[in-house]
Amino acid sequence: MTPPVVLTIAGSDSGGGAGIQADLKTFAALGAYGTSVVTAVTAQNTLGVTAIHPIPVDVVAAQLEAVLADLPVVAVKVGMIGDPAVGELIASWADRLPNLVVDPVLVATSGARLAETASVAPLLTRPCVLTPNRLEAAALVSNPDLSVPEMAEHLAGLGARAVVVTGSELAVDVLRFEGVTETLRGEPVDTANNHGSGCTFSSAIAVRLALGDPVPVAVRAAKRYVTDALAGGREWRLGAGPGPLNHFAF
Ligand SMILES: Nc1ncnc2c1ncn2[C@@H]1O[C@H](COP(=O)(O)OP(=O)(O)OP(=O)(O)O)[C@@H](O)[C@H]1O
Ligand SMILES: Cc1ncc(COP(=O)(O)O)c(N)n1
Repeated sequence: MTPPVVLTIAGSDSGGGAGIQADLKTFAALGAYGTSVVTAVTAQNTLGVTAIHPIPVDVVAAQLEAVLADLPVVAVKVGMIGDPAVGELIASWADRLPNLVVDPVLVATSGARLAETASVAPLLTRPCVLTPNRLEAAALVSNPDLSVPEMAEHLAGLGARAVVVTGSELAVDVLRFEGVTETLRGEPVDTANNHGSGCTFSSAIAVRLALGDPVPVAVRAAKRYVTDALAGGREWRLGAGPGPLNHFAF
């Protein structure tokens, strides 16, 4: 059977743990055909990021046009956006990007700054599933004093289809959907190998939406998938820093 086509618009992680590489592995593991628009090339490994090269906005636009002109994309995940002009570009295409999931990547787990809030801002008012972690949510609402449920509610009020703030505590996320706030408690995995967990989570949501799940079902399925991938990579020794997940563990 022909698989559903899912698109990632994100940065490349040369170490293979996060970004485009994590997204494509997630798509493949969950049964989707992956396509990709590269927004930035990062020189990165498990220890950190040593260089970032944003792709010029016209080259990002050309990739997007090439994919959408030919392939029947049914869901789109957006990750690192290295340039505010690319954020504007994606926002201007948002009406043609079905089942849009936006992971507003700002800072890598290693601490490196990957993008500015200004790059993500144009997408916050679009009908997407927004998946910031707690720190990204605080940066986007510019009010660190709000509780996680308050941040989720605030962000949802800007126009998102749903908001999932991840990591309110270990393995605990907060979902805001159709005016209701829910706490999603996962199974905590004791692991140092968590590089790319956010990318994997948002990509898994996109695949599940592509397969026809309603948002809350897609989010729960993605959470289970990330838990399995974290658990499956617990014993891996890949790199001297926080290692990647095992996307094919289940
Ligand atoms: N050790 C863990 N055990 C179980 N679940 C986890 C663990 N760490 C993260 N998760 C889950 O993984 C998913 C991704 O969230 P996380 O907060 O790790 O993203 P992030 O990497 O900080 O996000 P981003 O890529 O946007 O920077 C969430 O569902 C979170 O609860
Ligand atoms: C290209 C790219 N995109 C996203 C992330 C975030 O992933 P993480 O928060 O796990 O470091 C990253 N490190 N690199």
